[in-house]
Amino acid sequence: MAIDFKQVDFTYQPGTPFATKALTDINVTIPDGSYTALIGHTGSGKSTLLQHLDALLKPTSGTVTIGERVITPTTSNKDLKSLRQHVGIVFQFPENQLFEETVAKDIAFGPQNFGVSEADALKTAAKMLALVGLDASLLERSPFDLSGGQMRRVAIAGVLAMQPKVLVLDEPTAGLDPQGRLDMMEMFARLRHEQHLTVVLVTHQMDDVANYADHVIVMDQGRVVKTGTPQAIFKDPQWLVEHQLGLPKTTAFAQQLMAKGMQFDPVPLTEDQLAAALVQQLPASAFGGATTHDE
Ligand SMILES: Nc1ncnc2c1ncn2[C@@H]1O[C@H](COP(=O)(O)OP(=O)(O)OP(=O)(O)O)[C@@H](O)[C@H]1O
Repeated sequence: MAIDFKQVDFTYQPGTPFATKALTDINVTIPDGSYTALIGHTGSGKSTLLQHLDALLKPTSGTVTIGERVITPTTSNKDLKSLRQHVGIVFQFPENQLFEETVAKDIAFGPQNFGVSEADALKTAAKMLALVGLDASLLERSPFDLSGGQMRRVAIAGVLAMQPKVLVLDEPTAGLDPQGRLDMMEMFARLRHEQHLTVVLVTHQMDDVANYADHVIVMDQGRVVKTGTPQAIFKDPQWLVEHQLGLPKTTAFAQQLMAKGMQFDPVPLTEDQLAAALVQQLPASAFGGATTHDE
């Protein structure tokens, strides 16, 4: 499902002395089926834009079209329920929102709230638990007895139980160790394909942008300052510095090699791309394949 912003402005507490303009003239599309990364330094407007993706916030002016629904400043809050079913948002530290006495009930809560019978919702819960890679034996456990990583997966299963078309992830790996982060990112990549999701990832991790996204939106001071593929976004290190953004680790390393005379075109973004580019450039002797003088 595509989401389209047209001339969107957003001001917090408008008309008061505390008014803060957080979005200015946003014209951007999140393409259907894309894995879109939303990046920008702190305070650039990412969270504000994210809350427009399921009309938690409505534009102060302009329109947001979410699938078939057009959200304007005057859209009533009443009939937004079905829209919210289609756009699942995993907020930062989603495990903090768990509250039911069992894992099964927690995951089933959303569908039941939308009128699904308890029996059907519990069946869905079991399916969703498997989808996030957890064992069925956890269904009757208290979510509060689980590890932090397991709790986060249960919370994500609760979002997936609504069978959203768009999955929005706000810094989903914050607080996880490196292996936990990798496992979580791989899980989202798998879910995207299995569930045919459009994914929107808000992140400060440029490696995740390079490894997973196919479309990037860069924000600065409430405006979208660039959109494009990761390749296009990361090809200008100077521009990124000016917008207080970094490079993926692999790209930074490739830049160092380029400073010493190596050439890459395109500049690699991922370890796989760097390895492939190096294999092409290094002499065969570097791989132990050299013929020796004794032969
Ligand atoms: N509830 C609020 N009330 C008033 N101003 C707010 C509110 N939330 C955010 N802002 C302001 O809106 C602007 C954009 O903030 P936003 O949280 O959207 O940025 P962000 O890019 O998500 O930042 P971060 O990376 O730190 O999460 C900032 O100037 C911020 O201070």
